[in-house]
Amino acid sequence: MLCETNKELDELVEEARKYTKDGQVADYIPALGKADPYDLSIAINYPDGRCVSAGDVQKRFTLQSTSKVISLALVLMDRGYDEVFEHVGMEPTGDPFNSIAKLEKMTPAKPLNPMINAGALVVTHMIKGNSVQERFDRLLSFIQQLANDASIGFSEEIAQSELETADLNRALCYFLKQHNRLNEEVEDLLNLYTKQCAIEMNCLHLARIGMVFAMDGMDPITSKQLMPKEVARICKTFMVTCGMYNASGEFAIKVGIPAKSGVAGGIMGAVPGKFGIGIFGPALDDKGNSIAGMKLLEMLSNDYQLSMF
Ligand SMILES: NC(=O)CC[C@H](N)C(=O)O
Repeated sequence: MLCETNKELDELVEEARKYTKDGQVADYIPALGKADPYDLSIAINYPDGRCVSAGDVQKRFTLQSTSKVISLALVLMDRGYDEVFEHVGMEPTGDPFNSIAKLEKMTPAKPLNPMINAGALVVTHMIKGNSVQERFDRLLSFIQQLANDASIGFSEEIAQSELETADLNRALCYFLKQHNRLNEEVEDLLNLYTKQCAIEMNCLHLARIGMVFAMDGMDPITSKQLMPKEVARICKTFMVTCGMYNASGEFAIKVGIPAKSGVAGGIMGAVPGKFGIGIFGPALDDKGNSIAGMKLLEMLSNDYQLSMF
């Protein structure tokens, strides 16, 4: 995809890049620890096909939790609203993304929302298909359509690195299985989930996907409705209430756009009716959000009045 550079955006990126020194790359998934903490890039994709970008936009990164919005969209299309929300709730937790604390207090056990790991694991469990491979292929193909690039794949190295160290997610799965939320082998689900999280792209792709959410599921460039408007609406609502983990409230006040982050440093933003944003900045703050990416969005939102509130 061709993308214009823009002096104002370049300046904002250089300003925000200063904050990278206050963050750290995630290394609880060992392979993510290799990222360069000073990286910062952004792309903005408009519905008329225009794109502006700044930073090293060709750098690839894995989706990690950013994938949770997309798996939710697929599962809502696969199974419908009632079935999905029978198994996962709609409320923010105020806890870290991998916390088990509130899950234990719910009777019956039901993850509070699809953006925390417990909820995302239940959502990934619901992806339809006859095998892990078929379910993964369906998700990947959906992501390729959203990003309009059939060459998107996943990082075997990062998927494997997470699979080997995912004992907290393993614990969440066993807890959920004990409470009849999962009825497949935990290792199969983790295999699928870690591949999902390891789907790899650059911020141009992420901006394009954000644009589809911003345009209510329609890709105006290809004129394809890639998901029903209602599905896009639900996903954007979760992005506002739970998309930035336990910093979602502060983010809503300071930035005010639907967004979803991942621990590899990606942030996908969807400015309703206007454009999609893709950011990559692997140095994270203590809640697991891209520290410079958050700052960059805050500056953009202030300068261009992007808040929807
Ligand atoms: N917050 C994240 O991006 C977490 C995703 C990561 N794969 C995990 O489950 O730990």
